[in-house]
Amino acid sequence: MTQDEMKKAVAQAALDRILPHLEEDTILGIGTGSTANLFIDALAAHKTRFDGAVASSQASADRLKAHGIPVYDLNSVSNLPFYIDGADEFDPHLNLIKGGGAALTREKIVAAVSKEFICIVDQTKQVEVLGNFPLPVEVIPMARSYVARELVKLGGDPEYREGVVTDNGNVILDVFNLKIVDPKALEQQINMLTGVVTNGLFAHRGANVILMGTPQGVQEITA
Ligand SMILES: O=C[C@H](O)[C@H](O)[C@H](O)COP(=O)(O)O
Repeated sequence: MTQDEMKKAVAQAALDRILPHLEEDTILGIGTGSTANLFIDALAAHKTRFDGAVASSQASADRLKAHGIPVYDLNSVSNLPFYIDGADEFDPHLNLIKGGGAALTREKIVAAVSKEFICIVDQTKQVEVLGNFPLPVEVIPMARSYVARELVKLGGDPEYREGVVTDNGNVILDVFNLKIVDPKALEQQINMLTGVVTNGLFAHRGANVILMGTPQGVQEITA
């Protein structure tokens, strides 16, 4: 089974999980990336069964709208029963690294508002300890060099993601070689650096459930 087939299977599993809970006024939180895209495509066939979505990126908003699914501003929505999104890595405690697609800040905001975060991944994202995937940090452009020096003091090797501007007009530093022994502590420590908007550790608000695609089928993982 290819990685793409595993992603399709978890997208379908997430859809099957939420379909019985959809009401005509339901608004869904929708993430960003190749797995979230497959979820959006599968969701489109059921667009008459719910109200619309809040998207964690312009790219996802565009894709939802192309399918005819109404997209709401988060400021006009107070109740999101589900947030469905992928991840770059997850550990056994359902802590995540996200932001490979530079959407981490909006993803963290939509996840914060949502009741249940259903994370959809293929088995290549599973690790014992987070940190093989470089940790994305969204930074206000003028603070880039300062924040990079501070990240070196924390033991990481930050690299500027050339040519990438986030939906919020900021830049991304990818931090290599971090030893993430305490994801919650590191998430907080990096977010304390002046000029950091947020970092891609989802530990204070991790996933509620992981649906992981494997060649043998979709596994459900809870903490
Ligand atoms: O910024 C991007 C997001 O955090 C994605 O959810 C993450 O990179 C996983 O993307 P994909 O499903 O393409 O592996």
